[in-house]
Amino acid sequence: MPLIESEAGLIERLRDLFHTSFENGVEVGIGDDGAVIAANNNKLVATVDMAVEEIHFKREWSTPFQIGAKLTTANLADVFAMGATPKYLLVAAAITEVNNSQTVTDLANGIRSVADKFKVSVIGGDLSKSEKMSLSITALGELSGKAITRDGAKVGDLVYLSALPGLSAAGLAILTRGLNRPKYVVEAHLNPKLVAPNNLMKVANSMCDISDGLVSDAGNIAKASGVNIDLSKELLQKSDDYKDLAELASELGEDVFDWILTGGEDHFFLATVSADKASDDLGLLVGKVEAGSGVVNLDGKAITKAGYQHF
Ligand SMILES: Nc1ncnc2c1ncn2[C@@H]1O[C@H](COP(=O)(O)OP(=O)(O)O)[C@@H](O)[C@H]1O
Ligand SMILES: Cc1ncc(C[n+]2csc(CCOP(=O)(O)OP(=O)(O)O)c2C)c(N)n1
Ligand SMILES: [Mg+2]
Repeated sequence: MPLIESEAGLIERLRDLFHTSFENGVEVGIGDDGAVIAANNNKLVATVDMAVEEIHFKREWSTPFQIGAKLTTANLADVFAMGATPKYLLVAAAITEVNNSQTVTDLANGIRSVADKFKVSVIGGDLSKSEKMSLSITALGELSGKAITRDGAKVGDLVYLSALPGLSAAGLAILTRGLNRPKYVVEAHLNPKLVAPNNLMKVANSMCDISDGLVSDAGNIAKASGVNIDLSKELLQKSDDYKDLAELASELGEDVFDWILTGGEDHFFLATVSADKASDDLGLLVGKVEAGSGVVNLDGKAITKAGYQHF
């Protein structure tokens, strides 16, 4: 593989790397001015996410493979959070010229490592040279039923999480200290695993993925639905992951509830579900929906901590 390749060469490479055997209704894929996909009667969900060097990742911590995989995870999580099935991706990448063919190859393989699991096809994108790396992925997904929006939470609903958040924030705290263990939290930060919320999607009245932190994302549902969400410390502590995370936080002199409540990027799912649909198969029961005006409480008291904010 050449160290530096022309734009046309890179696109040819991407065409090969993203060539997939999935049927998926792609009539024109990579290589023309636009992609053509066969429409059917389903509604489409569209979402875009970007990852910018130094803001979302550091090159010394993450390989291009991991950067591609993580953004794909974030992006597909948004499609699942709407109750849809992801189908197509458009990938825009800005990279430096250094080793550009290797970088593009690794990014593409990282994207495919997640996309392939969900039978999602990359149908196009864009390339640019840049001083710092940035990546933007647009996902299109199909809705077979009704979209699960943030405004559907009802007073009396139970609040479920697909898993305990905070692992990614713990990993970031470890990396920031120049450490690389425990491995499971570093992995959670650099290479989060996406699990489709199949059971929650069937019953949720409202749902979102946790990208900016539990309080912030629960707050989005609470505000959109015109309710309060009351989280329970005791229920959050019941999760299998809690004990190890709490030990790690105390070793580092951090508050484990800072990680759980405000750490972002786990891409787990938060959903509210009618009480008559309660089931252990839905994940962790962590709270309930109460009458109110958009506040997130912990054991009845307002949480003052905020989640991740770009500005
Ligand atoms: N630059 C933008 N232009 C238009 N819409 C935007 C822009 N940035 C964010 N949005 C919209 O604002 C809403 C919330 O965005 P965001 O907080 O990034 O959601 P998420 O955490 O799901 O990625 C979404 O509907 C998103 O499409
Ligand atoms: C170098 C570095 N510093 C800080 C973070 C933490 N961080 C960056 S963005 C973010 C929140 C999620 O990103 P955003 O672009 O807001 O995702 P979205 O809500 O749009 O899905 C977090 C927790 C990181 N991942 N890497
Ligand atoms: Mg966003």
